[in-house]
Amino acid sequence: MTTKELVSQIQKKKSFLCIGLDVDIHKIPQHLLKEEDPIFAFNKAIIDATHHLCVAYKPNTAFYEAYGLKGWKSLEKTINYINENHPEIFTIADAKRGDIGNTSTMYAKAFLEDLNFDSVTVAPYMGKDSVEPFLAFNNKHTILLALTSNTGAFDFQTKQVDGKELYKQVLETSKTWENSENLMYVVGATKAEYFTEIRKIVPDSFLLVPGVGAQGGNLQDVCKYGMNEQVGLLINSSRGIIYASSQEDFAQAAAEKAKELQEQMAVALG
Ligand SMILES: O=c1ccn([C@@H]2O[C@H](COP(=O)(O)O)[C@@H](O)[C@H]2O)c(=O)[nH]1
Repeated sequence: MTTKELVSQIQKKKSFLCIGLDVDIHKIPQHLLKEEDPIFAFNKAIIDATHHLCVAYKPNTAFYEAYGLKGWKSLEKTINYINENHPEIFTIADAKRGDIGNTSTMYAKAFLEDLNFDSVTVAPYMGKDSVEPFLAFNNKHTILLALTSNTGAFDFQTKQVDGKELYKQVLETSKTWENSENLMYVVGATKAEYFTEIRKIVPDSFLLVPGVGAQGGNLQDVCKYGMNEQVGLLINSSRGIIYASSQEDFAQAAAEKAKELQEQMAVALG
């Protein structure tokens, strides 16, 4: 998907909501456990109830890999269901990959070609040759971890390297890589006070912003300091939406939570 198509979907739906499909079998409603594929059944119900309120879905692959082959099949069914029924929706494989070049090429093929996600999250730590294989895919996006939402972000990401915080080095250096127009960045909603500085370095890039909801990030602050002319934000909430109810009404309850966020986004869009 092109950035232009993503922006047009945001304007049409008055939403820049990304729903995280982080499915824990112990948290889904009991009645789904009798289904042949409970994880896919859960996702399908959530997608059917929320697709008009969000512009992106982000399965975190850990929640599928944890169940082995069965989990990978649930992930494949989920991405195929979205691509077949809602091709306008931006899809993110939150896999946080990155390795030496030839291995990164294989990761990129797995998520961007075989599973056909629009984007994949990548760790910047191994540098240029570990990220460029992902960037080589046309109309696909590499979402680089810049400043993450967890407290451990302060262990390295905000430390000074050559007189500048490491996350700033990541943003600046990555802009020099081949096909850097295919980059987006992860910035945690819990770090709203950093958005002004981040926008000075990457004024036009899309930022994937996890941490609203269960992690306590503030949507209004992120919009105030992080929004650019093209909106430039995809705000993710996973547990706060998909586990709104553990009863038979779970999909309806998820839609209500998603609607609350979408309505706040519509106000921010003006
Ligand atoms: O900095 C980061 C990067 C990724 N995540 C992921 O986003 C979701 C957040 O889930 P919630 O339930 O809304 O807290 C999850 O998949 C994380 O692994 C992040 O939180 N922070």
